[in-house]
Amino acid sequence: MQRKRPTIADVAHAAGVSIGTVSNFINDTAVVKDTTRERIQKAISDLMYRPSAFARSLPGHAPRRPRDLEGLPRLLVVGRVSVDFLCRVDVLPHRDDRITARHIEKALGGPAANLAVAAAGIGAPFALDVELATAVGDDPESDWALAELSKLGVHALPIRRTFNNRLSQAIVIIELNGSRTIISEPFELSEFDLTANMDVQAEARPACLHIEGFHYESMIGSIDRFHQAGWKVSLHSAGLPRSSRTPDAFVEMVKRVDLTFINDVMLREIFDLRTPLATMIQQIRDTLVRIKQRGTVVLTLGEFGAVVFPRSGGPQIEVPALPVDRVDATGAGDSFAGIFLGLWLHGASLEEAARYAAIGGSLTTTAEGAQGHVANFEELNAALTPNKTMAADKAIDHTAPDTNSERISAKHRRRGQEIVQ
Ligand SMILES: OC[C@H]1O[C@H](O)[C@H](O)[C@@H]1O
Repeated sequence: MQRKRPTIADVAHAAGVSIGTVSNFINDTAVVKDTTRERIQKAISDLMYRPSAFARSLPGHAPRRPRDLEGLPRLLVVGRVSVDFLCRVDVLPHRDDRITARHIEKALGGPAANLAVAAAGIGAPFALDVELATAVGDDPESDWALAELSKLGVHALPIRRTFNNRLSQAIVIIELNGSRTIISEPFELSEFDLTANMDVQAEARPACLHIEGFHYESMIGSIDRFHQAGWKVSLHSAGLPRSSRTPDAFVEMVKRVDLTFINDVMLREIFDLRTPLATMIQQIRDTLVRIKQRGTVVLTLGEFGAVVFPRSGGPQIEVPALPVDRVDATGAGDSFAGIFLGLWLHGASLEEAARYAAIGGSLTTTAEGAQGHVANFEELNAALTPNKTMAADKAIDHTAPDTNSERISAKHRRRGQEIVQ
C-alpha cells in the first residue's frame, strides 16, 4: 500500500498545536515559543514532512497580497469550495434508471467559492479584496481549485483539510430546462477553525465576514468576535441546519447578522407558508416589522427578482430579474449575494446593490456551471437599463387582483425546485 504523504495537519496534531502555529513556524510569520518550536521541529522530522502545495497556500505562506487591494473593502467568505461534476441530462432520472448524460464536465464550484468569485469579478468601481476561508485536501484537485480561485481574484485561505483528504465534490444534475439538482458531500468548518487560524482585527476599511447557512450554528462565536472587531457579518441561508429552520431561530438569526440572504423556498419552509407570492411577501414584511434591531433581509425569488427588507424598517425594495434563456440555475443565488455584498461594502444603496445583484444572478444562469458566466461591472451596468422595462411583466404586481397574484404564485409553485437560491 502506498504510504500517505504527511500533511501540515498531521504535524500540528503530532505537535499538539494548531495548523496556524505550524504555518507560523514554517513561514516565520509570527513568534513561536521555543518549547513549541522544538515540538513542531520534532514532529516534522518524525513524520518526514515536506510542505505541499496545500501547506504553501496556508494563510502564512500565501503569496503576499497585492498592495493595491489593501485600500479596498474586505470580504472574507467562509465555506465550501468543491469540484462540481455537471451532468447534463434531458430529465432527472428515476430510481433504477440508467441513462446517458449529454455530457459530464468538471467545474469549480461550492457556494462560498461561487460567491467569492462573483464578488471578485465585479471589478472597478466596486473592486474588493476577497478572501475565501475554506477546507481543501492535499490532492491535485485541491491544488487546481486554489490556482483557479487565485486566477479569478480570490485569495484562498485553506484553514482545514477535508475529512477525506481531498477536495470536496458535488454532483450537479442539470436538466434541459436549466433546473438543477445537487448532491454534495459533507463539509465541515467550525468556529475553532477560524479562531485557530485567523487573527481578527479591526479594519480601517469596510469589512464583512460572510458565512453559509451550513455553518451558521458552529460559527455563532465567530459572528460575535468579528462584530466586536467592527466587521459586518452576512449570511446566506442555504444549507441552514434543521434546528435553525424555525420561526424563533430565524428571528434570532436576523437579529444576529447584518445581512441575511434567503430564498423563498427556505422562507416558506421556515414559516410554513403556502400563500401566493405577493401574500407571502406581505406576511414576511409583517413578521420582520415586529423584530426589533434586526439586520437587513434580502429575499431572492429567482426569475421574479428579489425583495429587500431594510433594517431601518422602511418600505421594502423590489427589484426584477433579467429575462434570460436559462441554461443552468446553479449558483445564481451565490452570484446574487456576492454582487450585492460588493456594492453594499462600497456604500451603494440597498436598491442599487439589489438591482445589480439580480442582473448578475440572472446572467449566471445563462452558462453551465456556477461560475460559467462571471459578470463584471460593465456588463452588469449595460444589462441594467433595458432590464427595467424588459422585466416589468415579471415584477410582483401588488395592485393586481388576486387572480394575478394567484397566477404568479401558481407559476412560481410549478417551478418549485427550479427557483434559484
Ligand atoms: O450553490 C451552488 C453550489 O452548491 C453545491 O454545493 C455545488 O458545489 C454548487 O456549485
